[in-house]
Amino acid sequence: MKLLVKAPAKINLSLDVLYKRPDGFHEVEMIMTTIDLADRVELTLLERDKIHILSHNRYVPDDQRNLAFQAAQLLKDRYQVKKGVQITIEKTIPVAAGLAGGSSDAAATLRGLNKLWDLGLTLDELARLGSEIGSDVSFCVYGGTALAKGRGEMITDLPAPPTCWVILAKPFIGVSTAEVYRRLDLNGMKHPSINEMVKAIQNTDYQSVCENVGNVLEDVTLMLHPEVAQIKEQMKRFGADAVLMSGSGPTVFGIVQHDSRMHRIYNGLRGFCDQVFAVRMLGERHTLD
Ligand SMILES: C[C@@](CO)(OP(=O)(O)O)[C@H](O)COP(=O)(O)OP(=O)(O)OC[C@H]1O[C@@H](n2ccc(N)nc2=O)[C@H](O)[C@@H]1O
Ligand SMILES: Nc1ncnc2c1ncn2[C@@H]1O[C@H](COP(=O)(O)OP(=O)(O)O)[C@@H](O)[C@H]1O
Repeated sequence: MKLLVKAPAKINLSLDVLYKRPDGFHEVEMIMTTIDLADRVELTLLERDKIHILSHNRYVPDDQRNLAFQAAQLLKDRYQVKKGVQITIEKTIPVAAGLAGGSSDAAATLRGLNKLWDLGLTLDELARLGSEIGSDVSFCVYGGTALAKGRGEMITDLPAPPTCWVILAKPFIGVSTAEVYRRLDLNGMKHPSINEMVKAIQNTDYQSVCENVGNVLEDVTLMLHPEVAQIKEQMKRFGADAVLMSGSGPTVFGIVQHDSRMHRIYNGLRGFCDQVFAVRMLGERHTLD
């Protein structure tokens, strides 16, 4: 038996850090949305009690370091599953890019194995399990658009943002999320207004969404990798209505509504950047069908 599960990337339309917690993690408030740029996760039932990872991307680990492996292991341990699975990951989402590719592969594995191993868990139960794997996995279990609090695992659903194009540009560098949080200076940072972004989305107010994008991690990554600032400049110059780095970076995204402007930015950035994509935001949450 085989199952194909789509694992979409996320972007952070807004990312604020409130304080560092005693457990070492940072208390965050983020507006996240899934986009139509996805890995394909194929799950094949094995009668042998074994988890096997297959990926042709050299940056993706094929052992217990893979977040999809960890998702399968967690379900096996928690629900005493004696069957196994082969997990084949066809990567499209750039790795270590601030787009939660690994987290989304783990979330897709949770959703898929719930079905393949006939576990009967709800999305809420899968999201709770996901938080044990990584801070972004809970959001990726649900997908859609959400406000995320805590260390990222406390999720409140939001409506879909106004229809627009998202152009993504990923320079040829990888960023360590842990390092970016470690270097963050909590004093004197400019906080984006999460409430204004929530209102903008609820009112389907495109202009206000563009005015309220913000990410407190941006300054850290821009300091480590000045080329990210250059990409931001290019995107603005080619006419994006809003430009922001996603998560801990280094991927930069620009937002536009008109097709012609999307083509201008996409073509303009292609000569300049390692990987460029133009995609839509995905309005809908995942369902357990
Ligand atoms: C920055 C964000 C924004 O969505 O995404 P990415 O850029 O990684 O995609 C997330 O907060 C990343 O989430 P995720 O990548 O799942 O992080 P985890 O694996 O849980 O943690 C990696 C490391 O980041 C730091 N960390 C993460 C989350 C958080 N709220 N506070 C932290 O300080 C910790 O040092 C932790 O050891
Ligand atoms: N399924 C996976 N896909 C990609 N990377 C993975 C996966 N599982 C584990 N990793 C590891 O997680 C790290 C961060 O990957 P990723 O989720 O793509 O980035 P980000 O946290 O920036 O969104 C990678 O460097 C990689 O070693």
